[in-house]
Amino acid sequence: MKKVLSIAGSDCSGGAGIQADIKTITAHKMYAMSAITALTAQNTTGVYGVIDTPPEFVGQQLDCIMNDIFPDSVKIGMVSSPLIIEKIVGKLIEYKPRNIVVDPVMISTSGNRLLSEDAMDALINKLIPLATVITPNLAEAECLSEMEIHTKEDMQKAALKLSGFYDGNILIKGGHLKSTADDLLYSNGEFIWFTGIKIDNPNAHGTGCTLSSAIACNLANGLDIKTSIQQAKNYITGALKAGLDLGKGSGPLNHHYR
Ligand SMILES: Nc1ncnc2c1ncn2[C@@H]1O[C@H](COP(=O)(O)OP(=O)(O)OP(=O)(O)O)[C@@H](O)[C@H]1O
Ligand SMILES: Cc1ncc(CO)c(N)n1
Repeated sequence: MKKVLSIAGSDCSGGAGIQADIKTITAHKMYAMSAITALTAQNTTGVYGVIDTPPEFVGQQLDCIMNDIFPDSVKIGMVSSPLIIEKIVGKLIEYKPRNIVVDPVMISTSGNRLLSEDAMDALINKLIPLATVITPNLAEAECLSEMEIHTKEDMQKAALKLSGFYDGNILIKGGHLKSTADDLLYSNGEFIWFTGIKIDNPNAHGTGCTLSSAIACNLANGLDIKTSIQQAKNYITGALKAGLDLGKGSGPLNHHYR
Protein backbone atom coordinates (compact mmCIF):
# COMPACT_ATOMS: atom_id res chain seq x y z
CA MET A 1 0.00 0.00 0.00
CA LYS A 2 1.41 3.40 -1.00
CA LYS A 3 1.42 6.04 1.74
CA VAL A 4 0.62 9.69 1.03
CA LEU A 5 1.01 12.56 3.51
CA SER A 6 -0.98 15.77 3.35
CA ILE A 7 0.42 18.80 5.19
CA ALA A 8 -2.50 21.23 5.10
CA GLY A 9 -5.30 22.98 6.93
CA SER A 10 -8.49 21.37 8.18
CA ASP A 11 -11.79 22.30 6.50
CA CYS A 12 -14.49 21.35 9.01
CA SER A 13 -17.08 21.25 6.21
CA GLY A 14 -15.12 18.47 4.53
CA GLY A 15 -14.81 19.86 1.00
CA ALA A 16 -11.26 21.26 0.89
CA GLY A 17 -8.00 21.03 2.82
CA ILE A 18 -7.01 17.91 4.76
CA GLN A 19 -10.49 16.40 4.42
CA ALA A 20 -10.48 16.65 0.60
CA ASP A 21 -6.96 15.25 0.55
CA ILE A 22 -7.81 12.22 2.71
CA LYS A 23 -10.91 11.48 0.57
CA THR A 24 -8.86 11.75 -2.62
CA ILE A 25 -6.03 9.56 -1.31
CA THR A 26 -8.54 7.00 -0.04
CA ALA A 27 -10.35 7.00 -3.41
CA HIS A 28 -6.96 6.17 -4.96
CA LYS A 29 -6.82 3.17 -2.58
CA MET A 30 -3.79 4.55 -0.76
CA TYR A 31 -2.97 5.12 2.91
CA ALA A 32 -3.58 8.75 3.93
CA MET A 33 -1.73 10.63 6.69
CA SER A 34 -2.08 14.27 7.75
CA ALA A 35 -0.08 16.96 9.51
CA ILE A 36 -2.56 19.73 10.26
CA THR A 37 -1.19 23.27 9.89
CA ALA A 38 -4.36 25.15 10.83
CA LEU A 39 -7.96 24.69 11.90
CA THR A 40 -10.43 26.60 9.80
CA ALA A 41 -14.08 27.23 10.57
CA GLN A 42 -15.50 27.31 7.06
CA ASN A 43 -18.24 25.93 4.89
CA THR A 44 -19.47 26.23 1.31
CA THR A 45 -20.28 29.92 1.89
CA GLY A 46 -16.96 31.17 3.28
CA VAL A 47 -14.16 31.01 5.82
CA TYR A 48 -15.22 32.34 9.23
CA GLY A 49 -12.23 31.60 11.43
CA VAL A 50 -8.64 30.33 11.36
CA ILE A 51 -6.43 29.08 14.18
CA ASP A 52 -2.86 28.25 13.19
CA THR A 53 -1.20 25.20 14.68
CA PRO A 54 1.85 26.19 16.78
CA PRO A 55 4.89 25.63 14.50
CA GLU A 56 6.54 23.33 17.08
CA PHE A 57 3.48 21.09 16.97
CA VAL A 58 3.53 20.95 13.17
CA GLY A 59 7.11 19.74 13.57
CA GLN A 60 6.08 17.16 16.17
CA GLN A 61 3.42 15.74 13.86
CA LEU A 62 5.98 15.47 11.07
CA ASP A 63 8.49 13.70 13.35
CA CYS A 64 5.82 11.17 14.37
CA ILE A 65 4.91 10.47 10.74
CA MET A 66 8.38 10.42 9.21
CA ASN A 67 9.91 8.24 11.94
CA ASP A 68 7.20 5.62 11.69
CA ILE A 69 5.31 5.38 8.38
CA PHE A 70 7.49 7.08 5.77
CA PRO A 71 5.37 8.60 2.96
CA ASP A 72 5.83 7.78 -0.74
CA SER A 73 4.73 11.31 -1.55
CA VAL A 74 3.80 14.52 0.20
CA LYS A 75 1.23 17.14 -0.70
CA ILE A 76 1.48 20.57 0.95
CA GLY A 77 -1.50 22.92 0.98
CA MET A 78 -2.40 25.77 3.36
CA VAL A 79 0.67 26.92 5.29
CA SER A 80 -0.32 30.26 6.67
CA SER A 81 2.66 31.69 8.55
CA PRO A 82 6.41 32.05 7.92
CA LEU A 83 7.27 30.07 11.07
CA ILE A 84 5.08 27.12 10.00
CA ILE A 85 6.69 27.17 6.56
CA GLU A 86 10.17 27.26 8.08
CA LYS A 87 9.35 24.33 10.37
CA ILE A 88 8.05 22.24 7.43
CA VAL A 89 11.07 23.16 5.31
CA GLY A 90 13.42 22.06 8.12
CA LYS A 91 11.67 18.69 8.40
CA LEU A 92 11.61 18.12 4.62
CA ILE A 93 15.36 18.78 4.50
CA GLU A 94 15.90 16.45 7.49
CA TYR A 95 13.77 13.51 6.26
CA LYS A 96 14.07 13.99 2.47
CA PRO A 97 10.77 12.52 1.27
CA ARG A 98 10.45 12.15 -2.51
CA ASN A 99 7.62 13.57 -4.63
CA ILE A 100 6.65 16.86 -3.02
CA VAL A 101 3.57 18.58 -4.48
CA VAL A 102 3.22 22.20 -3.31
CA ASP A 103 -0.19 23.78 -3.83
CA PRO A 104 0.54 27.42 -2.97
CA VAL A 105 -2.84 28.08 -1.35
CA MET A 106 -3.33 31.83 -0.87
CA ILE A 107 -7.03 32.62 -1.12
CA SER A 108 -10.06 30.32 -0.73
CA THR A 109 -12.63 29.86 -3.52
CA SER A 110 -14.87 32.12 -1.45
CA GLY A 111 -12.25 34.91 -1.51
CA ASN A 112 -10.72 34.67 1.99
CA ARG A 113 -6.97 34.96 2.59
CA LEU A 114 -5.39 31.71 3.79
CA LEU A 115 -1.73 32.81 3.63
CA SER A 116 -0.48 35.83 5.58
CA GLU A 117 1.25 38.52 3.51
CA ASP A 118 4.55 37.99 5.34
CA ALA A 119 4.51 34.26 4.52
CA MET A 120 4.94 34.92 0.77
CA ASP A 121 8.71 35.34 1.06
CA ALA A 122 9.16 32.06 2.93
CA LEU A 123 6.86 30.27 0.49
CA ILE A 124 8.77 31.50 -2.57
CA ASN A 125 12.32 31.34 -1.24
CA LYS A 126 12.20 28.34 1.11
CA LEU A 127 9.32 25.95 0.40
CA ILE A 128 8.82 26.16 -3.37
CA PRO A 129 12.49 25.30 -4.13
CA LEU A 130 11.94 21.87 -2.47
CA ALA A 131 8.90 21.01 -4.62
CA THR A 132 8.75 18.43 -7.40
CA VAL A 133 5.78 20.32 -8.80
CA ILE A 134 3.91 23.49 -7.85
CA THR A 135 0.22 23.92 -8.70
CA PRO A 136 -0.88 27.59 -8.54
CA ASN A 137 -4.33 28.61 -9.80
CA LEU A 138 -4.63 31.75 -11.93
CA ALA A 139 -4.75 34.18 -8.97
CA GLU A 140 -1.82 32.47 -7.24
CA ALA A 141 0.19 32.42 -10.48
CA GLU A 142 -0.53 36.16 -10.88
CA CYS A 143 0.75 36.78 -7.38
CA LEU A 144 3.90 34.67 -7.85
CA SER A 145 4.73 36.02 -11.33
CA GLU A 146 3.65 39.63 -10.59
CA MET A 147 1.68 39.86 -13.83
CA GLU A 148 -2.00 39.68 -14.79
CA ILE A 149 -3.27 36.49 -16.41
CA HIS A 150 -6.35 36.57 -18.62
CA THR A 151 -5.53 34.23 -21.51
CA LYS A 152 -3.72 30.99 -22.25
CA GLU A 153 -0.85 33.05 -23.73
CA ASP A 154 -0.61 34.91 -20.41
CA MET A 155 -0.40 31.53 -18.62
CA GLN A 156 2.63 30.62 -20.76
CA LYS A 157 4.29 33.98 -20.04
CA ALA A 158 3.65 33.57 -16.31
CA ALA A 159 5.09 30.03 -16.34
CA LEU A 160 8.25 31.37 -17.97
CA LYS A 161 8.50 34.07 -15.32
CA LEU A 162 8.09 31.49 -12.54
CA SER A 163 10.79 29.35 -14.13
CA GLY A 164 13.14 32.29 -13.47
CA PHE A 165 13.18 31.44 -9.76
CA TYR A 166 11.98 27.80 -9.69
CA ASP A 167 13.36 25.13 -11.98
CA GLY A 168 10.93 22.29 -11.14
CA ASN A 169 7.59 21.46 -12.76
CA ILE A 170 5.09 24.31 -12.89
CA LEU A 171 1.39 23.52 -13.31
CA ILE A 172 -0.79 26.61 -13.76
CA LYS A 173 -4.42 25.57 -13.31
CA GLY A 174 -6.94 27.12 -15.64
CA GLY A 175 -10.11 26.29 -13.72
CA HIS A 176 -10.87 30.01 -13.50
CA LEU A 177 -10.43 30.71 -17.24
CA LYS A 178 -13.60 32.05 -18.90
CA SER A 179 -14.52 29.32 -21.36
CA THR A 180 -12.20 26.34 -20.91
CA ALA A 181 -10.58 24.49 -18.02
CA ASP A 182 -7.14 24.01 -19.57
CA ASP A 183 -4.16 23.51 -17.26
CA LEU A 184 -0.60 24.30 -18.36
CA LEU A 185 2.50 22.36 -17.34
CA TYR A 186 5.92 23.90 -17.92
CA SER A 187 8.51 21.18 -17.51
CA ASN A 188 12.12 21.06 -18.69
CA GLY A 189 11.61 23.91 -21.13
CA GLU A 190 8.47 22.35 -22.63
CA PHE A 191 4.82 23.54 -22.50
CA ILE A 192 2.23 20.79 -22.16
CA TRP A 193 -1.50 21.56 -22.12
CA PHE A 194 -4.05 19.40 -20.30
CA THR A 195 -7.24 20.48 -21.95
CA GLY A 196 -10.64 20.23 -20.34
CA ILE A 197 -14.17 21.31 -21.17
CA LYS A 198 -15.49 23.75 -18.59
CA ILE A 199 -18.12 21.84 -16.65
CA ASP A 200 -21.14 23.88 -15.74
CA ASN A 201 -21.05 23.18 -12.02
CA PRO A 202 -21.10 25.96 -9.39
CA ASN A 203 -19.98 23.39 -6.79
CA ALA A 204 -16.20 23.56 -7.07
CA HIS A 205 -15.10 23.85 -3.44
CA GLY A 206 -11.79 22.02 -3.02
CA THR A 207 -10.90 21.38 -6.66
CA GLY A 208 -7.34 22.63 -6.11
CA CYS A 209 -6.76 20.49 -3.01
CA THR A 210 -8.21 17.46 -4.75
CA LEU A 211 -6.11 17.89 -7.90
CA SER A 212 -2.85 18.30 -5.97
CA SER A 213 -3.44 15.27 -3.78
CA ALA A 214 -4.42 13.17 -6.82
CA ILE A 215 -1.09 14.20 -8.42
CA ALA A 216 0.71 13.17 -5.21
CA CYS A 217 -1.01 9.75 -5.35
CA ASN A 218 0.01 9.19 -8.97
CA LEU A 219 3.61 10.21 -8.25
CA ALA A 220 3.60 7.79 -5.27
CA ASN A 221 2.63 5.09 -7.74
CA GLY A 222 5.80 5.84 -9.72
CA LEU A 223 4.09 7.53 -12.68
CA ASP A 224 5.97 10.33 -14.46
CA ILE A 225 4.90 13.94 -14.00
CA LYS A 226 2.88 14.22 -17.25
CA THR A 227 0.95 10.99 -16.67
CA SER A 228 0.42 11.92 -13.01
CA ILE A 229 -1.14 15.24 -13.99
CA GLN A 230 -3.25 13.77 -16.82
CA GLN A 231 -4.69 11.10 -14.54
CA ALA A 232 -5.35 13.69 -11.80
CA LYS A 233 -7.10 15.89 -14.36
CA ASN A 234 -9.27 12.92 -15.38
CA TYR A 235 -10.11 12.30 -11.72
CA ILE A 236 -11.09 15.92 -10.97
CA THR A 237 -13.18 16.08 -14.15
CA GLY A 238 -15.12 13.00 -13.06
CA ALA A 239 -15.57 14.32 -9.52
CA LEU A 240 -16.98 17.61 -10.89
CA LYS A 241 -19.16 15.92 -13.52
CA ALA A 242 -20.74 13.71 -10.85
CA GLY A 243 -22.72 16.82 -9.89
CA LEU A 244 -22.95 16.53 -6.10
CA ASP A 245 -24.96 19.43 -4.72
CA LEU A 246 -24.49 20.03 -0.99
CA GLY A 247 -24.60 23.22 1.06
CA LYS A 248 -25.78 26.76 0.42
CA GLY A 249 -22.71 28.02 -1.49
CA SER A 250 -19.99 26.53 -3.68
CA GLY A 251 -20.38 22.90 -2.66
CA PRO A 252 -17.88 20.03 -2.50
CA LEU A 253 -17.01 17.42 -5.14
CA ASN A 254 -18.00 13.78 -5.21
CA HIS A 255 -14.67 12.12 -4.41
CA HIS A 256 -16.20 8.66 -4.63
CA TYR A 257 -17.67 8.81 -8.15
CA ARG A 258 -15.45 6.04 -9.55
N1 LIG B 1 -15.75 24.18 -14.02
C1 LIG B 1 -14.72 23.36 -14.22
N2 LIG B 1 -14.78 22.44 -15.22
C2 LIG B 1 -13.76 21.59 -15.44
N3 LIG B 1 -12.63 21.58 -14.72
C3 LIG B 1 -12.49 22.47 -13.72
C4 LIG B 1 -13.54 23.41 -13.42
N4 LIG B 1 -13.12 24.15 -12.35
C5 LIG B 1 -11.91 23.71 -12.02
N5 LIG B 1 -11.51 22.71 -12.84
C6 LIG B 1 -10.25 21.96 -12.78
O1 LIG B 1 -10.01 21.69 -11.41
C7 LIG B 1 -8.61 21.76 -11.14
C8 LIG B 1 -8.37 22.81 -10.07
O2 LIG B 1 -8.38 24.06 -10.70
P1 LIG B 1 -8.77 25.45 -10.07
O3 LIG B 1 -8.25 26.49 -10.99
O4 LIG B 1 -10.24 25.45 -9.76
O5 LIG B 1 -7.96 25.38 -8.71
P2 LIG B 1 -8.12 26.22 -7.39
O6 LIG B 1 -8.66 27.58 -7.69
O7 LIG B 1 -6.82 26.12 -6.69
O8 LIG B 1 -9.20 25.41 -6.58
P3 LIG B 1 -9.92 25.84 -5.22
O9 LIG B 1 -11.26 26.31 -5.68
O10 LIG B 1 -9.99 24.59 -4.46
O11 LIG B 1 -9.11 26.90 -4.56
C9 LIG B 1 -7.96 22.07 -12.50
O12 LIG B 1 -7.57 20.88 -13.10
C10 LIG B 1 -9.07 22.76 -13.27
O13 LIG B 1 -8.88 22.68 -14.66
C1 LIG C 1 -8.09 24.38 4.70
C2 LIG C 1 -8.23 24.85 3.30
N1 LIG C 1 -7.22 24.65 2.43
C3 LIG C 1 -7.32 25.06 1.15
C4 LIG C 1 -8.46 25.71 0.71
C5 LIG C 1 -8.54 26.19 -0.72
O1 LIG C 1 -9.62 25.75 -1.39
C6 LIG C 1 -9.51 25.89 1.64
N2 LIG C 1 -10.67 26.51 1.29
N3 LIG C 1 -9.36 25.47 2.91
